[in-house]
Amino acid sequence: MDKNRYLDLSNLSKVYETKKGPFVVLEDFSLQIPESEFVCLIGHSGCGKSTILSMAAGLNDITKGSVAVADKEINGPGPDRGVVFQAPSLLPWLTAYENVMLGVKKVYPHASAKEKEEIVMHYLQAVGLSGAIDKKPKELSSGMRQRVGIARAFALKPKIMLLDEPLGMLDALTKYELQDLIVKLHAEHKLTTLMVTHDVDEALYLSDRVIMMTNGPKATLGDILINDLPRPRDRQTLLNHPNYYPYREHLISFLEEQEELKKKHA
Ligand SMILES: Nc1ncnc2c1ncn2[C@@H]1O[C@H](COP(=O)(O)OP(=O)(O)OP(=O)(O)O)[C@@H](O)[C@H]1O
Repeated sequence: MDKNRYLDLSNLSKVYETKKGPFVVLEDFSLQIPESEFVCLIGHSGCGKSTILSMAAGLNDITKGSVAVADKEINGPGPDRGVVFQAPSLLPWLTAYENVMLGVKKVYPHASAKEKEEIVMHYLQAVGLSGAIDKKPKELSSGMRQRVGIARAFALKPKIMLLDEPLGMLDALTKYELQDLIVKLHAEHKLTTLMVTHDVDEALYLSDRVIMMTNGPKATLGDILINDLPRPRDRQTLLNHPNYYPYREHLISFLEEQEELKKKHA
C-alpha cells in the first residue's frame, strides 16, 4: 500500500445537469493525502468543496476520475470513511448514546453487547459527553449535538475522516472548544483527514496542509500551503510563531485574488 496516497483523489471532474444544461463545477482536481495527514480545503463559496467531499464520501457520483482509500477504489459510501457535516443528522427520538450505538452495531455486528457499550462510552467520553448520554438531540445544544456527530464518526473506526465545515454553524466559543477537540482526537488517532472550512485561522490551527481552490465553474486546485507550524499546537503559541502571519497572509491573498477574478468575470 502506498502510504503517501492513503486518500487518493485522482483527476476528479464533476458535471451537474441543470435546467440550463451541464454545469462543470470541478475539472481535473487531484489530491493525494498521506496516511495521518490533516488537510484543509478552502476556497470561495460555491467553488465545489462540498462536492469533492461528497464524492470522496461516495454520496455523490463522480463524473470523471476516481477516489481510492488505501489503494482501494471506492464506489459508494462505506464504513472506511467517517463523515461529519455542518449539522449532524441525529435521529431525534434516540438518545446521544443510542445515536452512536446505531452505527457501532452496524460496523461491529460480532462484538458482544459489553464491547459495543465500551466503544460507545469511550467515544462519548472522548468528546466530553459522558454526562449527557441519555439526552435526546433536542435537549442538547448545537455544540453538543456536533460532539455526538463527531463521536459517532470516530466510533466507527474509519480509515479516513471527511469533515464538511463541521464547525460552521457554531458560535465562536463553542467553535474554539470543538477545534481543540478535533486537535486532541487527531493527536490521539492520527486519522487521515480532509476538512472543508471557510476559516483560515481554523485551517492553520488544525492542518498539515491547506489546499486552496480556484473559483468555479471548472474549479481546481489553485495553490498549496505546507503548514509546518509546530505540533502539539495551542492557540497562543501558534499566534506568536513567526510564520503564523505570513502563512495567514498567503491564504488571504489567494482568496482575495480569486475574489478579484470573480468580479472581473461577473
Ligand atoms: N445537485 C446539484 N445540482 C446542480 N448544481 C449543484 C448541485 N450541488 C451543488 N451544485 C452547484 O455546484 C457548485 C458547487 O457547490 P458546492 O456545494 O460543492 O460548493 P462549496 O464550495 O462547498 O460551497 P460553500 O462554501 O458555499 O459550501 C455550486 O455552484 C452549487 O450551486
